[in-house]
Order: sequence, then C-alpha cells, then structure tokens
Amino acid sequence: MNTAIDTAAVPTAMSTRRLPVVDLQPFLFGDAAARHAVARDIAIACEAYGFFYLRGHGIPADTIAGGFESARRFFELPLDERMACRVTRPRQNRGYQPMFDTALAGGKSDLKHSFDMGFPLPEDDADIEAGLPFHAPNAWPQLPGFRAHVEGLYFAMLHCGHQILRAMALSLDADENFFVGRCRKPTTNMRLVHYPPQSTDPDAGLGARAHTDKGIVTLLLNDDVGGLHVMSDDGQWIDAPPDPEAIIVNVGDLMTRWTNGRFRSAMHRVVNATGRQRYSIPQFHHTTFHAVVDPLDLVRGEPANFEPVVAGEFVANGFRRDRKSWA
Ligand SMILES: O=C(O)CCC(=O)C(=O)O
Ligand SMILES: [Fe+2]
Repeated sequence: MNTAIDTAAVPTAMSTRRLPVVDLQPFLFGDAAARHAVARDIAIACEAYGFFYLRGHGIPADTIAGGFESARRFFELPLDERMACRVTRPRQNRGYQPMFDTALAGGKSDLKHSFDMGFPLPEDDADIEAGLPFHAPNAWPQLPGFRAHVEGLYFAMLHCGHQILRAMALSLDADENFFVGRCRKPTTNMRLVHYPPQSTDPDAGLGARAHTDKGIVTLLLNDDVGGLHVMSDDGQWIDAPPDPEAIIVNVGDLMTRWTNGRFRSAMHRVVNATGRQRYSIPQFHHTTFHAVVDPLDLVRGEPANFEPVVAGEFVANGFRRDRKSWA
C-alpha cells in the first residue's frame, strides 16, 4: 500500500502560498531573449512547485467551451449509453471509466467518473493488433457533434503541450525538440471528468485522492468550481482556484525522472465540497510507448538519481497498482 498517498488524503493545513503564473505569448511570438525568459520562468516554477498557471496559451475559448459542453452532455446520458462507450479490450485508458474503478489496496475510490480519448489510431494499427497497452480505437457516444468538439480540443491541447515541452527543453539546454521528437504516436490521453458533489463526511472519500501524475506534463482545464489542492515542498496544501484566463500545467513522474529530480512531480488532490457538479479536462502528455527515459540524456556532470525506464512500461506498471480494471 502506498502510505504516502493515504497519509496525504487526511486534510492538513492550507498554505497561503499561490502557484506561479507564466505567460506563453513571448515564447510563441518573441525573439530569442524573450523565449529564453519564458523557458526560464517555466523551469523555476517546475523546480519550486511542479505546477503553474499558463496564460496566453493560445487554445481558443470556444474550443474549451465546446469541450465542457460535451462533458455535460456525456454525463447527462443514461448509464447504459455511457456504458456502451466502455473499451473492453484490456489495459486501455479510453472510453467511459465508471465510478469506483480507481482504488488502491485498502483505500477508497475516487468520487469521479470520466470519458477518455487517446491519440486517434486506425483500426488496423500494428500496435493495436499486437495488444500494446494504451493502443486501441477510441469509443464515441451517439451525440451529434461530440466527436468533432472533443477531437478538436485534444489537438489544440496537444499543440499547446508541444510548445510547453519546447520551452522545457530550452530551459534544460537541450535541443528544442528533445521531448516533442519522442512524442510521435504518443500515448497522450485526454479525460472529460465529472465530480458529483461529495458528501461532507470525511470518510466518504475525495473527488481525487492525493496522487502524482505519471506522464511528462499534464495540461488541465478547470470549470469555475475550484477544489484543486497542490502539495507544497513544505507539506501544506496550496489552493489552486480556477483562473478563467489560464490553464494549469503540472509536471509528471516521468519528467521528474528525465530531469534527474530537478522538476517536481507534486502531489495534488480534488475536494469538491461545494455542493456543485464539477467538471475538469486534463490532458496527460506522454511520449511514444517505446521512448527510453534516461536522466543521463539531459543532465551532464551529475550522477543519475533514476534508472532508465521504457516510458510506456513505467506508466502501465503504475496503472496496474492504481486501477481495479488493470489488476
Ligand atoms: O480535476 C482536477 O482538477 C485534477 C484532476 C487530476 O489531478 C487528474 O485527473 O489527474
Ligand atoms: Fe492529477
């Protein structure tokens, strides 16, 4: 059992600190000095917090609104129509994920359910046929316009994530396409998540228990409900209220390994105690399944703190620990 996660699920003191804010526009449109300055600010935020608000991200407001509208329509469907979007093939993270699929041994399930989509692949894809984890066709509900909105948002966020990964690579003195070059045919997935209002009974569980994300970076769109808490380096919860002009970006476990521990993959949780329905849309960025994550690629003149791992195998092992349907 992962005791760090269970301990952190007990509410602790809230910090008065706030997450840093970075504007991406000078990276997209500025000269070399302006681009380096953004890259440095992102690196500072990733070292200190592992989380930051990103303004000027370039994802159109209509595209984001279409994603949230799609989420509301999906979760209003009767359960049997949502269940028709289950992907039954083993070791996948696509389609409808009903409530109570997420549990650690002896722990409580998260009070959420989701619709997940991954990088679109043709039905006859060789990796699908070989049964490689995370490789499957997407499943779509019978909702007019849903697929177009959700795929459009997926690619807008994917593109934004590539810009963030370029800035991170620049900050590490690597080739700007160091990460992006390993993200062809990525195992990146996007989730439409619905958190029904949780009971105030602390034993009933949380929207999402304290956890770290497993990939390289996560881009997160929030509605206006709030309830995301991020663990600071001194062990307090930092409230991360929604900023309508920003998306939230956070570092995942694989990026921590790749940067030899320099970028923090911070614990975070969701507590939806507002009495309202809460929706969020995270996109978990991953490399291609077979990419090798080795800190010696990026750090020079330091001993490696992490062994090299194959990205897809590392993430699949994490899923096996966390999800009943993967066990
Ligand atoms: O819904 C949120 O605000 C955060 C979701 C999250 O942390 C996750 O799905 O990994
Ligand atoms: Fe997360």
